[in-house]
Amino acid sequence: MSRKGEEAPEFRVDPITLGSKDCQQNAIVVGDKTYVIGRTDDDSKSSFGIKILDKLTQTWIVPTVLGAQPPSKSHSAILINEEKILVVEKGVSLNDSIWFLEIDTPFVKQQRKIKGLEVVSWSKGVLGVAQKPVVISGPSGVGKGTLIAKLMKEYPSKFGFSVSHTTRSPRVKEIDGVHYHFAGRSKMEQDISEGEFLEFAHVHGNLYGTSIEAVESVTDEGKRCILDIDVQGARSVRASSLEAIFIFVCPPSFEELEKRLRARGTETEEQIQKRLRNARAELDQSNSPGLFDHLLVNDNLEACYENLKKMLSLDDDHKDSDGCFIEDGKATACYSILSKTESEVFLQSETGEVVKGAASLLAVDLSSLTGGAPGRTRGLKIHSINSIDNDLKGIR
Ligand SMILES: Nc1ncnc2c1ncn2[C@@H]1O[C@H](COP(=O)(O)OP(=O)(O)OP(=O)(O)O)[C@@H](O)[C@H]1O
Ligand SMILES: Nc1nc2c(ncn2[C@@H]2O[C@H](COP(=O)(O)O)[C@@H](O)[C@H]2O)c(=O)[nH]1
Repeated sequence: MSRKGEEAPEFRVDPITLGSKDCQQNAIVVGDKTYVIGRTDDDSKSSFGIKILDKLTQTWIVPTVLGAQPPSKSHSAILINEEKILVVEKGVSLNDSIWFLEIDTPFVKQQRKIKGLEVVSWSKGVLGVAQKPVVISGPSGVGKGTLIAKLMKEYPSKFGFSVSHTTRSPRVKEIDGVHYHFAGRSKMEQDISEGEFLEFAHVHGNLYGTSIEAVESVTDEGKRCILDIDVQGARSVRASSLEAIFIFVCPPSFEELEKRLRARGTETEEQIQKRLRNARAELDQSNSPGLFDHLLVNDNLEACYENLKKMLSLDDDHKDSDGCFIEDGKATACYSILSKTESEVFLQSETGEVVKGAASLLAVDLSSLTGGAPGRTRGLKIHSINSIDNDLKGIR
């Protein structure tokens, strides 16, 4: 491993220690702003305090902080890029030690716009690689639910369904928490405004949305997440940090779509008319540049299902060829940030606190990170580096 000749990255980290040693703060300079990240011990409750100094106006801003925060022990921090700051917690397991403070990711930009306030968001680094979620869209009645049900039946341990929230009334046989989370509009709107949703849309006169939890709970089970959402929702997910595969299901003809919708018998005539009107608009958008990766015609159900399976098995982006990374990070770790290159951040164990057998120097691979839903950064790979002297020579 040679890091000689790599350009020095452009960042500055000014660790400041204020007051007691329990009140450590890091100042990270990003353009005209300085982010001060630190533990505060207000009211005997320890938490992560974040303040932003706007150097142009010389004013302090206290941002709205979204997401579950790190355990608030001692930490070190470094700017990864203009979107994220890496924060490494000490004295917790490696699994719980890697965090990202999102300062200008698409999710943060979106939340800033919705709230009209300065926003930052915590995202936990998750070791290991998850397969990309699959977003399935298409007009009402085309057969999305039927195809997804077949997939879940054939591969119950491989796929998990993202259970959406909706304000529409349950149909006969629909179970709350299984088919949808049936929600009141005001509660759902409040949860959306608090940043709990990956996407939401007004569809056929009701509010529908995918909570971050709906996607992450499936991924946390080690399953590939399937989302059944409309085209507006697909567009929002495309713009989010979640990397997914996007499939649009088309009917063989408009007449056949109408026939299926009527035969299902779950909507009133007025609702059918509304869904058919919206179907035309959705079909028009199926060719939007860069939106869908695959178009799937659902004519014969069995043939369509076989094609869907082919599409999914083609995605082998996430097969790990490199087995040389730490997957099991349960032991207590005490690492601080040592240095950074374009593609890696180096962590050094703190003398005297390293657990027996643990590596003295670790490399966090920045190139393997994949966007999880907001709140998680997946694809974290951490290599241990045994030959400290040789490696330090290369990175200093
Ligand atoms: N290839 C097919 N040929 C004939 N009928 C089909 C086919 N695929 C699905 N159907 C039927 O069409 C109806 C609508 O299917 P489904 O409920 O899966 O649609 P959907 O796209 O999930 O609709 P929505 O978006 O409204 O939830 C169902 O009665 C289903 O059994
Ligand atoms: N944007 C979102 N669209 C969703 C979500 N869950 C479902 N849907 C879409 O709504 C229509 C109608 O569904 P129905 O169950 O009332 O027939 C359909 O196109 C779904 O794909 C969601 O979370 N977000």
